[in-house]
This record gives sequence, C-alpha cells and structure tokens, in this order.
Amino acid sequence: MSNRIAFLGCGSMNEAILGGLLEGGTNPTEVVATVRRAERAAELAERYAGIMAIAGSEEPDNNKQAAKGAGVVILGVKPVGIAELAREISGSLSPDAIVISVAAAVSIAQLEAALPPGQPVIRTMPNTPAKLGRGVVSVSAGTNCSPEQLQRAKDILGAVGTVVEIPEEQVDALGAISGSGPAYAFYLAEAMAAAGVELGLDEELALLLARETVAGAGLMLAEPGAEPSALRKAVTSPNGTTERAIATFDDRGMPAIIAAGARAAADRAAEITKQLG
Ligand SMILES: NC(=O)C1=CN([C@@H]2O[C@H](COP(=O)(O)OP(=O)(O)OC[C@H]3O[C@@H](n4cnc5c(N)ncnc54)[C@H](O)[C@@H]3O)[C@@H](O)[C@H]2O)C=CC1
Ligand SMILES: O=C(O)[C@@H]1CCC=N1
Repeated sequence: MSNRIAFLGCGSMNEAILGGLLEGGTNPTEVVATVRRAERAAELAERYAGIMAIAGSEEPDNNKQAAKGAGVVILGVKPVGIAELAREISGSLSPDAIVISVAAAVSIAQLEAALPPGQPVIRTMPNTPAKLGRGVVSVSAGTNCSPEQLQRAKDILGAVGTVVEIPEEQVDALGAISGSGPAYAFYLAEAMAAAGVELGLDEELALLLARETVAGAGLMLAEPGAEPSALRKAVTSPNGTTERAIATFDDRGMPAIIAAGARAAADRAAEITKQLG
C-alpha cells in the first residue's frame, strides 16, 4: 500500500495534523495537501519544506491529483463540503485507500454514500493540539474498514496525540469535550486576561499572565496520573484567596454553565448531521 498521505482541504485542522505528522517523523515528500487559493498553497509549501501543496485556483483537479495513488486520504473541509469532495475524488481513489474524515457531524453512512462501494472509511474527531503532538483523536471505523486498515490509521494518527476508539454514537459527545475543548481553554485564557485588566494590570502583562498560567497548568495536567481536582486543591489554601475565587465560580454556577455549553455543542453536531441529510 502507498505511503502517500493526501490532506484534502488543508485549513486549521488538517494543517495541525499535517504539522504533527511531520514533527513525528513522516517524510514530507509523502505528503500532499490541497487548498483553494494559490497564496495558501505557497504558505504551506514554505512552512513545511518538501510537501506538495496544490491550489484549486491553479489546478482545478487538485483534489483528484492528490487522491490518486494515495494510501490515506484525509478530508478536512467544512462539513457541508465533505460529500461533494468525496464524490469529486471517487474516480481517482485506489480501492484500498483509507478515507479519513475529520469533519464534525458528517456520519459514516453519509461518507460511505458519497464514496465508491467498498471504500474503507474512518470517521475521526481530532483537535488542534495535534499540531504539537498533544492532540486527542477519536476513530470510528466504517463498514468496509478492515482491522488492519483501522490499525494503520491509528498508527498514523498516534503521531499527533492520543488515539481513542469509540462507537460512532459517541462522536458528538466527544467532540463537545475534546474537539471544541481547546477553544474553551483559550476562552478561559481570554477571560482571565480581561479580568486582569479589570483589576488594573496593563493589557500586555495581563495577557502574558493568562497565557503562561493556562499553558503551565496544561503541562501539569499532562503529567502521568495527573488529577485535575488534586492539582486544584494543591493551589487552594484553606480560607485563602483561591478558595474565595472557586466558591464564587461555584455560586455563579460555572460547572453548570460549562455542561450547558458542551451540551449545546453536541446538540449542534446532531442538528448539522440532520441538515446534511
Ligand atoms: N478547527 C478545529 O479545531 C476542528 C475542526 N474539525 C473539522 O475540520 C474540518 C475543517 O475545519 P477547519 O480546519 O476549522 O476549517 P478551515 O476553513 O480552516 O479549513 C478548511 C480548508 O479547506 C479548504 N477547502 C474548502 N473547500 C475545498 C476544496 N473543495 N478543495 C480543497 N480545499 C478546500 C479551505 O480553503 C480551507 O483552507 C471541519 O469539517 C471541522 O468540523 C474537527 C475537529 C476540530
Ligand atoms: O466548531 C466546529 O464545528 C469544529 C468541530 C470541533 C471543533 N471545531
């Protein structure tokens, strides 16, 4: 089977996976990426020396070219464009090419319906820390994907972070935690920086404090066996300042707010799946 990996639609998510794979030692000459605009293709080719990046504005059959001869094809366009892209490349895919979708809300059934009969498909839900090899990626195998093909996908995706295999029914819930989750952490950092400004710190210092604190706390959480509640308690002196802050968060219903946000994300995924038919 070909070692070539094609990233079709190389925006935020697919670039994060591409970057993580190259960091993990994938040979760049085995990587091809497609985008719409020539400027974006040039940017990717400069950032990741050795890969091939093909813009649709220059070569309208870029996706077909990239899919041809690839062993793994990763679909990274927005959910609404996935089926059309799958149909576009159907005639160019090797029958044993593994088609991986990173799209939220696009079901395995929807993917399989847009691809040639028998094409192996894997639905994933990654997140952008993949770029640093610290992503979480779920995999759910389609009906034509052999255990060996699933293993191959897991081996490839393992270079960008932790791979978890889940039944497809759980993808929306997982996406609401780990797929969207980096945005929640960045949102916390934004809110902390704004709070610092409100307390009288200058903007630059407040942003530095928020960034380094969220990043440092993230590194502590990444240590083997780390427990968020134990780490939190180690910062919280009895009757001290942190205790007062956490009590205020609890009083204002912060856990319920976070749960409601995650629920809204999962519900939105189900809504998009329905809209895509
Ligand atoms: N951004 C994230 O953190 C995550 C995104 N996803 C999924 O990843 C997919 C992409 O999302 P983003 O990367 O955020 O979007 P994005 O807009 O950054 O990337 C999509 C890219 O595809 C290109 N594109 C669109 N149509 C194309 C075509 N026909 N041929 C070639 N290139 C084409 C666009 O120009 C763009 O560069 C979505 O389906 C989303 O659900 C999943 C998990 C996390
Ligand atoms: O916001 C979205 O729809 C995508 C899926 C998970 C993260 N970004």
